[in-house]
Amino acid sequence: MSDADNLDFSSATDALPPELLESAAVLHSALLAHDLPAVKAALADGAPAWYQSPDSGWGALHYAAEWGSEEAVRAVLEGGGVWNAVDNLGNTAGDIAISRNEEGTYTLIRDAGLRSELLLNLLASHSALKVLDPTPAGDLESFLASRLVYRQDGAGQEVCAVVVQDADGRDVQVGVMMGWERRIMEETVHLLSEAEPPEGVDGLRVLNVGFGLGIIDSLFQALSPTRHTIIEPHPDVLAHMQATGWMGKKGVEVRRGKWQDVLSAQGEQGERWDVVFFDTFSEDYADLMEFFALLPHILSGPHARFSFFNGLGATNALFYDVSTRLAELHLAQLRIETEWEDVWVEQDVRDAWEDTRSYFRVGWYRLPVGRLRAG
Ligand SMILES: C[S@@+](CC[C@H](N)C(=O)[O-])C[C@H]1O[C@@H](n2cnc3c(N)ncnc32)[C@H](O)[C@@H]1O
Repeated sequence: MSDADNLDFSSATDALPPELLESAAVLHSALLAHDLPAVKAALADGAPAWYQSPDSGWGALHYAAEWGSEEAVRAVLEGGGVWNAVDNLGNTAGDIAISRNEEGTYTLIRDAGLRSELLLNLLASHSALKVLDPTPAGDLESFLASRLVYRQDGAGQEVCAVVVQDADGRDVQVGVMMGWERRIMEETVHLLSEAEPPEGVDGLRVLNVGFGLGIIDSLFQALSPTRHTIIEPHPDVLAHMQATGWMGKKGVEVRRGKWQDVLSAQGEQGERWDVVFFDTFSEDYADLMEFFALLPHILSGPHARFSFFNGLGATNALFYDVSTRLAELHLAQLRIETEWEDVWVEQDVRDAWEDTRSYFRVGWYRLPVGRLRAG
């Protein structure tokens, strides 16, 4: 038995201000009485959703799970309920939901856990989704200051690459964009092409963030958009766009700069697009989340469609799963529903790398298509 096993928290509980204990009791009673308005009122009054009764160890989330009300569980979680608090018998609110066979309340609690765990990981920089890489492959400023190479590899694959140093100090090329992704881009455009502008607006308005090889932009052009905006900051990519005729293309508007700068310059009543695609380089999950937060302000409405290159964590099936699920949860918080389509890329990635570092090692690509929930 460790010292921690001998700790007695009752004195600490006794030391809590009596008003706090009283409001916790009001909250617990409202949950026991299955009185949702009273639960919400207690939480709004500042009742401590985290508080656990010393005799049972039950907190508000245990009571909400025992009740089996999804609304109550949601309210308690939003009010600060602790998803992983254990009672005096070692049970969490999630265990209670499972024992009652309540999938809805269980999922709410599990998802709160997933969000909080992964956020903690991100903040603590221990996450598999956090890029801790000071080279141009993991640091935007260093990427923007690096020279890029446009070339064809031995198998005739188009490559746009940046040179980075590996752990042994040797130069290695990392693909910024590679031809093997063409099938993914084709399927993405196919699914995004179901987007429609709002009533009264003629023609499709497309926003693509990150030009790379211009594969997706060429495919977007085939949809004959009335406005086709491309955001791109890298001088070598911009020079390549100039050389390949993109700067003067009718209806195409190239915004030079990082999306962080270009899009933050537009105010509340800013521009909207019917199709938005996001595929940058050297950015991590925190950047992606920051971009997600802009979506409600730049998508034109429920008939607009959004996708992003879903490649974070794709060197490992578990990380890829977690990253995909996490993105879905974060988008749902922004009232964006995501549908996923699997694109099999095993064959495409097997022979793709030659002398470049591989960045996609799972055999399937989970293609997201997001839409704003109506209302
Ligand atoms: C993977 S490539 C895009 C490939 C493109 N989807 C295609 O079909 O060819 C990534 C591009 O994003 C650009 N990029 C990187 N960081 C960016 C940022 N913060 N804002 C806008 N573009 C960025 C890079 O310079 C690069 O051109």
